Parts: sequence; structure tokens; C-alpha cells
Amino acid sequence: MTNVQAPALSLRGLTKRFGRTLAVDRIDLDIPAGSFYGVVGPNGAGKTTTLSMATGLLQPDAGGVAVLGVDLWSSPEVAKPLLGVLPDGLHTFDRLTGGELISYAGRLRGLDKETVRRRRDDLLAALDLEDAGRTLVMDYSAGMTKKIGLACALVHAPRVLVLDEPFEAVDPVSAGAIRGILESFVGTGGTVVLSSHVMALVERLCDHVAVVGGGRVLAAGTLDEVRGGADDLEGRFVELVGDGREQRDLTWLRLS
Ligand SMILES: Nc1ncnc2c1ncn2[C@@H]1O[C@H](COP(=O)(O)OP(=O)(O)OP(=O)(O)O)[C@@H](O)[C@H]1O
Repeated sequence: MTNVQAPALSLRGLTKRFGRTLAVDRIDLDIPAGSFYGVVGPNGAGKTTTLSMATGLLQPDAGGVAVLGVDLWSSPEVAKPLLGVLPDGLHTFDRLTGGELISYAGRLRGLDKETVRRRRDDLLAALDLEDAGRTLVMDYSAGMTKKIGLACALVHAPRVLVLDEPFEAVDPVSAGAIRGILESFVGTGGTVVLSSHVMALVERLCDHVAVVGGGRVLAAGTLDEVRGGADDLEGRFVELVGDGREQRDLTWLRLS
């Protein structure tokens, strides 16, 4: 049974090492139910590794995850149906058409044929993929692949959506459609967790944010708490993460 008081996602001591790289270092994070939560951090910070462990796609070396109070690793059959996941660099069955892929995702989740058909048509229309619904996914652009991945994550009407870079490669019109879907999902009691590099987008959409760097949480809380005195999230991000670039002038690139 889910616990209505519990955070949508609760991460405790999550740790993952790849050889000599400590990708995620004892991360603790509570994502409140009903929040629109952004996870930001520089390249290689550990965002994808954390979200993969948080959704059961990657086994942690240590630590635990609870989804709405349900332990993900000991009760996956209860916890996983609560989640809708859009993984980074989605590897999917790309010899299916978009419509078939959504139907497959829905049937895998145990939905009956009629429900799957109705939701597939709704999702293809909402994401402006009606024509593409009959095209093989292998022929999709990067943005279309993102959108079909999102449709597959939504088809079983999860309680918590975890989306790795959902707006990457998506055109502004489609991004607006996705924003609308996510806002109404949160507006009706769902929780969205997304990672992004686009601070302006996180500031516009999210009410909570975690800044991750070097496999650790550097700051987490409401947008205002994390921004602190900084003018915007980007300023605070650079302050927290640092600008470690070596100042080297590429003189050889100059045309004159
Ligand atoms: N399968 C893997 N094998 C080896 N190293 C990995 C693997 N996955 C991630 N890493 C390493 O773990 C660290 C964290 O990577 P991760 O992909 O989680 O970062 P990220 O914050 O999502 O980065 P980006 O913003 O660039 O997508 C990096 O140093 C990366 O090289």
C-alpha cells in the first residue's frame, strides 16, 4: 500500500561506482508528493545515474529508494507501476511504429486492449504524433523519439513521472505541448521529477530543485530556498558548482 503522507521519491544513501569513478556518493533526497522537481547539475554530475537508480533501472552499490513509501527494491511489483520513466538515450524497439510502441508499453503494464487503444490515440494527438504514429520509430528524429518515449511513460497513468532531459531536441511547439501535459499532471496530484541543463526552463516549470555536483546534492529545496540571495538559478548554479574552466585563449581559432 502507498502512504499518502510519504514523499513521492525518497532516496537514502544512494551510491554508485563505475570502476574508479564514484558517480553517485551517498545521495539523500526527498521529493515531495505533488511537486514539480528539477534536478540540475553540470555534465557528469551524476544526474542520470541517480535517476536510473531511483527508478529501478540500475542497481545501486548501496542505499535505498522508496516510491510513495513503498520500497523499490524489496517490493518492485508495487513500486514500479507507480512510476512513469523516460530514461536518457532511450533504447527502444525501434522496428515498431510509434503507435505500436505505445500499445506495447500499455499492454506490458497490464492495460486491456480497448484502454490501450484509447490512450494511444489520445497521446499521439496530444503530442502531435498522429501521422508519425504509423512510422517506424527507427525513422524518427531525436525530438520525436523523446515524445514517443514520454507517451510510453504516461500510458499507464503513473503517480510519479521521472524524466531525464525531456525537452532535449524537442521543438518549441512540442515543448509547449509537453509542458502543458506535465503541468496538468502536477495540477491533478501527480509528481514530476525532471533533469535539465536549461535553468530558465527549470525556473519556469519547477517549484523545487536539487543541484547535483560530483555525485552529491549541493543544495535542495524550494526554488526560492535554493536560489537564496542570487538573482536567478543560473547564478546560484555557477556559485555552487564553480566555473573550473581553465582560461585558455584559442588564439589559433582567430581569423584575424
Ligand atoms: N555505464 C557507465 N560506465 C562508466 N562510467 C559511467 C557510466 N555511467 C556514468 N558513468 C560516469 O559516471 C559519472 C556520472 O555520469 P552521469 O551520466 O550520471 O552524469 P550526468 O549528470 O547525467 O551528466 P550529463 O549532464 O552529461 O548527462 C560520469 O563521470 C560518467 O562518466
